Amino acid sequence: MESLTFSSVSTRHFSSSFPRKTHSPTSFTASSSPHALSFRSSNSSSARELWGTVNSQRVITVRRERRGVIRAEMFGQLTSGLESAWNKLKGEEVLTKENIVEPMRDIRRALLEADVSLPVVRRFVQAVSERAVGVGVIRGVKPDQQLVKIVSDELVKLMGGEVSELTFAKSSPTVILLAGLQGVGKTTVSAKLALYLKKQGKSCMLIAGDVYRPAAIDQLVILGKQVDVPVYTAGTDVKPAEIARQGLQEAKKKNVDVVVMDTAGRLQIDRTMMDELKDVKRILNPTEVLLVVDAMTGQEAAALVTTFNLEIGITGAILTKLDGDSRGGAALSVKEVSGKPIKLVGRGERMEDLEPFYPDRMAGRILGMGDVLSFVEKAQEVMKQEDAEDLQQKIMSAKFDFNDFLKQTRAVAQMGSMSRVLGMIPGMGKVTPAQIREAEKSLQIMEAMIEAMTPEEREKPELLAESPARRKRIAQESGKTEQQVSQLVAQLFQMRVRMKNLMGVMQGGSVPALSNLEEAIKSEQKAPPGTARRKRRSESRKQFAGSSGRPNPRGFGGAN
Ligand SMILES: Nc1nc2c(ncn2[C@@H]2O[C@H](COP(=O)(O)OP(=O)(O)OP(=O)(O)O)[C@@H](O)[C@H]2O)c(=O)[nH]1
Repeated sequence: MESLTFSSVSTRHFSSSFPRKTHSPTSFTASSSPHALSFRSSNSSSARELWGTVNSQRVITVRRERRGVIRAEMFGQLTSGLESAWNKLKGEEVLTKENIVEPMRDIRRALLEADVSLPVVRRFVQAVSERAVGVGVIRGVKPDQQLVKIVSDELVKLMGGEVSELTFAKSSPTVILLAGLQGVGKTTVSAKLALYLKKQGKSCMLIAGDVYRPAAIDQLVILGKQVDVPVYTAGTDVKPAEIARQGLQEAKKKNVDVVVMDTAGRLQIDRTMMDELKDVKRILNPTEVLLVVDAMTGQEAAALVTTFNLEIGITGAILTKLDGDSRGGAALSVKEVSGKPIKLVGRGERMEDLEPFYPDRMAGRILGMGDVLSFVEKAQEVMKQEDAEDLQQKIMSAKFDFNDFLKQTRAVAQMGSMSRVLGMIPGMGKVTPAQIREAEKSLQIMEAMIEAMTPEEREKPELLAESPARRKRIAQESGKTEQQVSQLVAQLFQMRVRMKNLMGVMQGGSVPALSNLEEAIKSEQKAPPGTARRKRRSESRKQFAGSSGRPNPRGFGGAN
């Protein structure tokens, strides 16, 4: 038996007892990563304060903490290795060539420890570094969050980007040929796959082609019964290619949609095995040839996919035992090394434990930061840099008007329900659903009033400040009270002052960085009681006085 020379393929992970009557289940090792995410909660006054800021500037952030509820589900070691990279960026304002050196070193180390192949790691680190340095500042997003997003995008790319669906033949039956080394889970996968396809409404038939391990045929028959799918068997004395021919004939007779053929595994890749597989492939002319690989073999799985592809030509891989103690190397290397996608993954011993391989979900699981990712995406979507710059100009020149107010309000609506947005903001932990409903209601009220304004009034809130008649008309048209209209106008002026104060605290830079804003908010909160608020109030009055020519100590609720 001539062995193929492929040095990195070994079988040290497989049991060598043959035939194997029973299969020892892979021990499930739950991720013990201590790293988890939670949102910091703070007192409700700071929550309200922050909501005020969000209301006016849509400045949102998410803060990760090491204790909490959302736990990285798998690849715990990789997850925590990457986490140390983000931690190195705490306190930084922007990503620079200099400050990403250390985090990139951590990322490189984490990937190598996860058994990702070196060339893949090198390419990955280079791609992330280039993007990190070139990335602009997105308002409200911190450098560590930005790096998480970049790493996530690159991980998704590395794993093939899109989910790679199974291909079906134009005319039935679609034939799926399974191959792989011994003990990787082929027989189990055959039955799992039949169940998976059955759930998609396809009729299936299994062909038992593992003639070297008699127990494999029995095993497939039992599993076939379990998932209620017929199994074609021809014993162990018939050559696999002949079994394939007979089985296919039977499937055509039965008019089944999909035929799945299980084949024998070997302890190592050998010429006989490959030749036998080639024969089977020639007879079946399969739509899919899927190599079943064990996730625990790390980058060796990727090498194996490459070898099988070169030897017999495969269409993709099925990665099994992802529920086990795998470090992630296989999931991350297969596509990049072999060019062939992982189509399905096995995540347990039950028949239901087979699912499509979603690169984005996998990246999310590795990073364990679904919330940060969705936050950054939303922030990117909503807070376009140009808008932010435009807004800043307006704030600095105190020209923030009702159009901006409306635009900002609608931007929040675009981000999804307010409860979701609030959920992403640290300090919002204590906001009750009732408060959220209240906030949503008041936004609707504001919108109604702004919609009743003329374009001129929206651009020049001073017109409303000066004219009770205009406020009365808006109240009537929007179905609100005059007091509500007055409050809205007052709020806009207060907002101008408040925003200007906050912007003043920030040092340079065309787009405000969130950390500065947060500091500014905090320092406002820390100021001795009364000072900041008094100052704000007096500035607000000054502004208002400037616009109307006379201060109104009674505010807008008063009869004027
Ligand atoms: N935890 C876990 N165990 C799995 C998974 N897939 C298969 N197994 C187990 O792995 C062992 C080997 O599975 P088999 O299906 O017999 O492997 P095989 O590739 O057909 O083995 P050979 O016929 O010897 O080549 C069994 O105990 C399965 O229950 C999985 O996704 N997760």
